[in-house]
Order: sequence, then structure tokens, then C-alpha cells
Amino acid sequence: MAERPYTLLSCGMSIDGYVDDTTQERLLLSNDADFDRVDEVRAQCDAILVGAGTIRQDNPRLLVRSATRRAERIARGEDPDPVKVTVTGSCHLDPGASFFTTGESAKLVYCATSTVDEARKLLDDRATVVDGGDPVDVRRVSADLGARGIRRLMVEGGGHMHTQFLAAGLADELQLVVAPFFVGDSRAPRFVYDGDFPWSSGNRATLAEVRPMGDVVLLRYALSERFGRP
Ligand SMILES: NC(=O)C1=CN([C@@H]2O[C@H](COP(=O)(O)OP(=O)(O)OC[C@H]3O[C@@H](n4cnc5c(N)ncnc54)[C@H](OP(=O)(O)O)[C@@H]3O)[C@@H](O)[C@H]2O)C=CC1
Ligand SMILES: Nc1c(N[C@@H]2O[C@H](COP(=O)(O)O)[C@@H](O)[C@H]2O)[nH]c(=O)[nH]c1=O
Repeated sequence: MAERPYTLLSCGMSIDGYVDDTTQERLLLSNDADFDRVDEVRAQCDAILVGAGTIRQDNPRLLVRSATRRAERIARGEDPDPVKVTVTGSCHLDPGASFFTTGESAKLVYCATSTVDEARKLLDDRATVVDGGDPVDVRRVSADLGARGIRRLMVEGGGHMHTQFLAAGLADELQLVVAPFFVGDSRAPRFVYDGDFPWSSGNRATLAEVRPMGDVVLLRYALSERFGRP
């Protein structure tokens, strides 16, 4: 059986732990230097996963921006962009969303068993629809990605996705960027929600790096023995 991918969770959050505010516009937590760092992390991954909520809210493209990094990927025999992956129970996805319409790389949609037929009809040839169980089990998603040859996975949110990967013990690394402001509204989306996490006051995660980058700080946590593996 193929090994599950090395899994890196990436997120920008406010001092008070929010990843967005309650407005329609996307909240920028990273600064320019950090967005460039995130681009580098993307360029080193085989696939990027976001939850369907993030697609609906942010309409992300999830591409590698830097022409140099794209060229380096091509020179390594890879597609210029990583595979895009999402998870949905409802199948409320817009086939015109940038997730589906930008980039040449493969798109994978893990949806609940009950919505597989609907999803295939809706997305047609824009994505490969995979039965993820009901509800979708992230362990199954991770194992299936491994079987498809994904060795390095970046999970770029949102909070519900991060919560499930962390609670399932599927995260090897967390890259958390703290922006120097407060959102101050408990209706805003959070970095994580309630969960039974493997780390507690009695079982602390390992802080691997603290990197100031202008006005933000990157905190890197090692969450498994696989931390740092290329
Ligand atoms: N600052 C940052 O770095 C980032 C911020 N964000 C922000 O996060 C917010 C979105 O986060 P959030 O609301 O938590 O949404 P998520 O992106 O985590 O997506 C949640 C959705 O994913 C689907 N899903 C998740 N788990 C399962 C499962 N086990 N089975 C079936 N479907 C599942 C469901 O879709 P469905 O409803 O279709 O069934 C669910 O509603 C946005 O405001 C965005 O801006 C997002 C990423 C990074
Ligand atoms: N706002 C925010 C992030 N948001 C993430 O970036 C995605 C947008 O990607 P793209 O459309 O490709 O530029 C978005 O959906 C979410 O996953 N990430 C960060 O590192 N820092 C930030 O401040």
C-alpha cells in the first residue's frame, strides 16, 4: 500500500486566532514576503487541498505564481502547478470557480457518496470526482492521494479542513503565520474548531522554527516523526 502524503498545514491568522473577517472581501493576513514564502511552499508540493467553504468564500486559484518556480517544476518533470484537491459533502460548487477554470493540473473532488452522481454531472470533465464516504473521511482522502502518487500535500484551509487533519493525526507539519492585528468578532472563521487533538498540555507539539518576516511571524511546528522529510 502507498504511504500517505507528507502533510503540511498552512495558515495565516490574526493575533486572536481568526483566518478571515465577516466581510465578503478576502482578508490579507500575510505580507508580501510571506505570500512569496507560501508560493515557494506551494511549488514544493504535489497537491494543494482546500475545503469547499474556502472555494465558495475566496474563489482561490491555487497556482504557483513565480515564473521561475514554475520553470523549475517543469525542469523536474512536474506540471507547473500542483494538483488541486477539495472536499465537499453538499456538492455546492460552482464549475466556473477559479479552482476549476485556472491552471492545467488535475483537479480532484472528494465528495460524499450520496452526491457522487450529482457531482460528476455538475463538474463533467473539469475534475475527477472521487467517492470519499459519507461523511467524507479525511483518512480515506489521504490514503487515496497517496495511492495516486501524491507524496507531499499542502492543506491551505479552511478551519474545518485543518481541524479534521489535525484531529485525525494526519498532519506532519504546521506553518502558522501570525499577523499583527485583531479581528475581534467571534462570528469570523477560526484557524481550528473544536476537536479531539493529539496535542494537549500533557503532550506538547514541537516548536521547530520561529521566523520573523517583517511584521508577521512564521511559527513552524513538527507534528510527527516525518517532520522535515523532503
Ligand atoms: N488565512 C488563511 O490562511 C485562510 C483563510 N481561509 C478562510 O477560511 C474560511 C473558510 O473556512 P471554513 O468555513 O472552515 O471552510 P473549509 O474551507 O474548511 O470548508 C468547509 C467545507 O468543506 C467541506 N467538508 C469539510 N470536511 C468535510 C467532510 N469530512 N465531509 C464532507 N465535506 C466536508 C464541507 O463542504 P460542503 O458545505 O460543500 O459540504 C464544509 O462546509 C474563509 O473565510 C477563508 O477566507 C481559508 C484558507 C486559508
Ligand atoms: N488570506 C491568506 C491566505 N489565504 C489562502 O490563499 C488562498 C488564495 O489563493 P490564490 O487565489 O491562489 O491567491 C485562499 O483560498 C486561502 O486558502 N493564505 C495565506 O497564507 N495568507 C493569507 O493572508
